[in-house]
Amino acid sequence: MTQTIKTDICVIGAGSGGLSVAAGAVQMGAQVVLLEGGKMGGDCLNYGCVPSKALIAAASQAHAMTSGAALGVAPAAPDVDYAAAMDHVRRAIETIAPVDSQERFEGLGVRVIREWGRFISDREVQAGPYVIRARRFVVATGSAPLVPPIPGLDTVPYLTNETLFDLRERPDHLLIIGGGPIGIEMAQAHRRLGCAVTVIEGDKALGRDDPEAAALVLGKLRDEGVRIVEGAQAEKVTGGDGITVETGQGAFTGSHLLVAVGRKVNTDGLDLHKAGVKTDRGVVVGDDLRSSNRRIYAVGDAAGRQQFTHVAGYHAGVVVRALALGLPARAKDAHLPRATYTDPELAQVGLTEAEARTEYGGRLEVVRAEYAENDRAIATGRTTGFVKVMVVGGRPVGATIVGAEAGDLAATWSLVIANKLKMSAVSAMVAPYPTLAELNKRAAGAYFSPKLFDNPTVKRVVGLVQRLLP
Ligand SMILES: Cc1cc2nc3c(=O)[nH]c(=O)nc-3n(C[C@H](O)[C@H](O)[C@H](O)COP(=O)(O)OP(=O)(O)OC[C@H]3O[C@@H](n4cnc5c(N)ncnc54)[C@H](O)[C@@H]3O)c2cc1C
Ligand SMILES: NC(=O)c1ccc[n+]([C@@H]2O[C@H](COP(=O)([O-])OP(=O)(O)OC[C@H]3O[C@@H](n4cnc5c(N)ncnc54)[C@H](O)[C@@H]3O)[C@@H](O)[C@H]2O)c1
Repeated sequence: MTQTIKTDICVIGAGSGGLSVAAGAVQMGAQVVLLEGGKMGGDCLNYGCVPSKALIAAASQAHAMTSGAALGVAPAAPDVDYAAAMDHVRRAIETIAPVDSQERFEGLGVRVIREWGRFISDREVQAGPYVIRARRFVVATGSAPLVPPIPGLDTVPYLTNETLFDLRERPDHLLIIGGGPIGIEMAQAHRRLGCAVTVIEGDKALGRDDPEAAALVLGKLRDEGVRIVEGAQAEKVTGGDGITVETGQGAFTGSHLLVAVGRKVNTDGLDLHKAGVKTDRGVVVGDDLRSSNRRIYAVGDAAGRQQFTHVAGYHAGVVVRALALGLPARAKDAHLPRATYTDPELAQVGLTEAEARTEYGGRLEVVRAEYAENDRAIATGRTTGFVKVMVVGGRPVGATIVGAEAGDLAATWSLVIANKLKMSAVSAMVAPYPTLAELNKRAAGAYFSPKLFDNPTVKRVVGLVQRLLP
């Protein structure tokens, strides 16, 4: 029998975005119903960030054993137990899972319903035996791996990020279709765990990133033995003795195939049309994250913008402000970071150099700092990489960082851009010596050095002051 529940807010999807909305809104005093048809924690915890970073950690451990010669530590062939590495992945998920669990959210006062939801009117969602009538809805249904209609793909046992981490036996030769963040992170991890790896990329690998930074990452992968074939659109897949992917650049055969060609927003089955919600790549929303039905918001991957856990969390903050307090709130993009956790890491905040040049033309100034000149990088043998900052009128509009801990270094530039601070704020900071964080200060210094040291006026003033000083 159908049971009707009336509530202030109904959140559909308990991934990074939905959980943050539910936790924020309930703790501010709203009544919240949270629907989850699959696993609590969504993609990031179960099939995305957490398992991938855990596997990358196992892979770096293996790599460290082979790469210490320059530091005086003789290389030793790692004895990789792939199943044990996957056990580590599983434990990482299990350790974090209680934070995202039904019990924790019920403890906060959220009514959690483990059913798939779908709209039945502009104010009602059906979830199993329940009809939820809410004053506001938040679509936080995330995304799923896009499986392209490549002829023959459905005839072979291909993997996606939803099944890769269930493997127990190490693939002999992992073919990966797609050279985006998923493909490239998993390519390096699997190579380091002892697999042969071929990446088949239809266009340019890491094609959204700064080309100079991407080239450093791809060069390192190639040096480690990953085969990366660019301009090779997968056209046909055949099974038999292994799996073969045919492309315009030739055919590639491996033992396993990972499909990593992007994401498809989870809107099928939501019956959004019954609520008057428009969709394209995702739910169509404005900067206020409201859809064409003003009662319905979308956050995270479902909002069809950048697809990262921290973006989902950021969206949640914007929406909670609007839902709980009725205050106007807008999602901005300028300060959002992203990082790809390869070695070297590749991080971006705001605009790339090419994007900034298109937007600001001759007003753009680009400054850099090199890892090779940073004392901590030299001492630890991690000298590959650079920090590049795009500056307009004394304020950064973007930063590209490639090198060790690039993701962590990027956070400073997000802070600076979010608060519209000037380069002087970064040069005023004092980073502990010796840290990689000094690279950010060095880049800010590079902005001021020519203005200070190559400036005839400054030289004249200093000369005068020196004559006047007692
Ligand atoms: C391999 C991989 C690695 C990644 N690594 C990183 C990383 O290092 N850093 C980073 O920032 N991002 C990373 N991401 C991206 C990140 O996982 C996503 O951006 C993030 O999970 C999006 O959160 P979300 O809440 O929008 O959606 P999700 O986490 O996907 O959650 C959506 C939830 O909604 C549920 N749901 C869907 N439809 C319904 C329905 N009709 N009714 C009820 N429930 C429903 C789903 O079951 C799911 O649990 C990675 C992604 C992948 C695939
Ligand atoms: N570190 C992180 O934060 C992280 C890690 C992994 C994933 N993610 C998120 O997940 C999203 C999806 O990642 P992704 O790597 O699957 O997608 P992507 O869209 O970033 O990259 C997919 C790549 O596949 C290529 N491609 C598409 N069709 C092809 C074909 N038929 N043959 C050969 N190549 C083809 C595309 O040219 C593209 O380079 C990312 O954009 C990101 O938002 C984030």
